[in-house]
Amino acid sequence: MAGNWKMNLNHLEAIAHVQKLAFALADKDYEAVEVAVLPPFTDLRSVQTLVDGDKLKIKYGAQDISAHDSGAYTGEISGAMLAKLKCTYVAVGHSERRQYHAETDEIVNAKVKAAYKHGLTPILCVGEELDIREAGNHVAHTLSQVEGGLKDVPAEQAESIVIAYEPVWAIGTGKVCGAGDAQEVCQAIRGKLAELYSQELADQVRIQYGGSVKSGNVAEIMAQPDVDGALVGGASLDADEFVKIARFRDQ
Ligand SMILES: O=C[C@H](O)COP(=O)(O)O
Repeated sequence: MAGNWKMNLNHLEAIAHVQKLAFALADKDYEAVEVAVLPPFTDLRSVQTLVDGDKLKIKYGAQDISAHDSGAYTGEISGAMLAKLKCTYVAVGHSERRQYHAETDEIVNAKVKAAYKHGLTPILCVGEELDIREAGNHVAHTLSQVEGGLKDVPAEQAESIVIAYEPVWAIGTGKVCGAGDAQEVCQAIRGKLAELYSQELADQVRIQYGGSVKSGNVAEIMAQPDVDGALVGGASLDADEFVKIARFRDQ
């Protein structure tokens, strides 16, 4: 269960938030579900210090990565910098990056490779806009983003990727993709991984669903055979709610 905070919570709020999560999750059930947070870049050092100092099992990562290693790229953050902060994950190709920062599949692919180069696990975000779904092209569109993001990525790297299926029309809108609809696309993503690599690799890759996930709908989504986790936006900003989502099995 990963919480993408997007552009919310400063570094002080981040500390309080992660402390609350860690306290609420620190019991025997905690290890049953891997919990990760993706704070803004400016929070990462504070989160790292807290996680290291208190030996928390919460994982963390960034919301984006530069395709470049270093140099004159004002405002960018490199994979080496994220690795130095001991990030585990980095989201790549989130629809908000594709929409507001014109990230193409080529750029997303370069970022996936940059993540692997620096030992980070990419969470490759894919998913269709509303008009594409209404035209019935959601599966083909999403699979082409999977293929584009993984172009020339070898199996020994791709086996650790996390893929987040996030239909754009369900992000932050309260419109949840039906569990069956989410399953349809997640199953197709697994099929595409089997085609690109092998069934064995496809079976071990974690596929998340994202888009208005809340404590009230997570159990139904997680019951789908090809949904292995969730990438949670808005609801991850409320620590109590995010804990309920991570504890979906208790429902
Ligand atoms: O990365 C998370 C997704 O964009 C979902 O956001 P949301 O839970 O606010 O709809």
